[in-house]
Amino acid sequence: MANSAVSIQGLRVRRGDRVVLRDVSCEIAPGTVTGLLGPSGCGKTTLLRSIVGVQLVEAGTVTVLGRPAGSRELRRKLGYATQNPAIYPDLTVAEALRYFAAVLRAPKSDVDRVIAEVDLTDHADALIGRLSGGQRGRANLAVALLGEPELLVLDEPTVGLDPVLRDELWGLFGRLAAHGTTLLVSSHVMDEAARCGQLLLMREGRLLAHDEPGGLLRRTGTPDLEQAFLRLIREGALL
Ligand SMILES: Nc1ncnc2c1ncn2[C@@H]1O[C@H](COP(=O)(O)OP(=O)(O)OP(=O)(O)O)[C@@H](O)[C@H]1O
Repeated sequence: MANSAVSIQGLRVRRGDRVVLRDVSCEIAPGTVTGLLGPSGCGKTTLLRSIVGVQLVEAGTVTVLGRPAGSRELRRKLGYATQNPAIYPDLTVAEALRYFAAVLRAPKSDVDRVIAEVDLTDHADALIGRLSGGQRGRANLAVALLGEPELLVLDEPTVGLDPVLRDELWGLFGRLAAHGTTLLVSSHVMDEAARCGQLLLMREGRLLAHDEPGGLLRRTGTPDLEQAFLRLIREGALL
């Protein structure tokens, strides 16, 4: 698809002596929130790393915003929040964000905006090393929001958050998509799937389905997405 935000063809990735992605192909439309769901170890992080351009791939192509994944031009167009927050514990939230804003050449005004978006305004002057796990995760997410990237790749951004904060973050993802940002969000919590416009269901390195939540329920004749996923597994579905 010429206007896909992400286009993947025949992707195969080996990590160590294991093939962890096998013949993965998909197109992600711009301005959507796509949930990448599947059990622990199925290859979600590896797929996200391939899109961000930090994963060595054995075969296939990954095109992001019309460029090969990992291209220099994509650096400021793509925001990536890894599962393990990689930000400095001895800086405050505001100091870390000012630092990353300078590195990314994002406007200074972005710092307050992204801190507010992840609901950390009251903790802006707290040291990152003293934040709770959920607060650290949100500080990490704030870094990915700097510079208003066109594509946001978020690896399990809601892990460890209480239901209210999870709900607020999904609200934020929806608002960003409504303004044209493309979001790819991994999760292994099925109850988050219903918040996504599109779902990519993954198992053992393969994609089983790519559909809207409603479409998956209709196709499988199941009342909820967890059961839809199980039905697809039982039927041996493959994209
Ligand atoms: N550095 C590595 N070297 C070798 N194998 C790895 C490496 N990192 C991950 N793997 C393996 O690749 C497979 C996919 O891992 P990946 O992290 O992509 O899964 P995931 O779906 O994101 O899991 P989780 O939901 O637990 O984060 C797993 O079997 C894992 O053990």
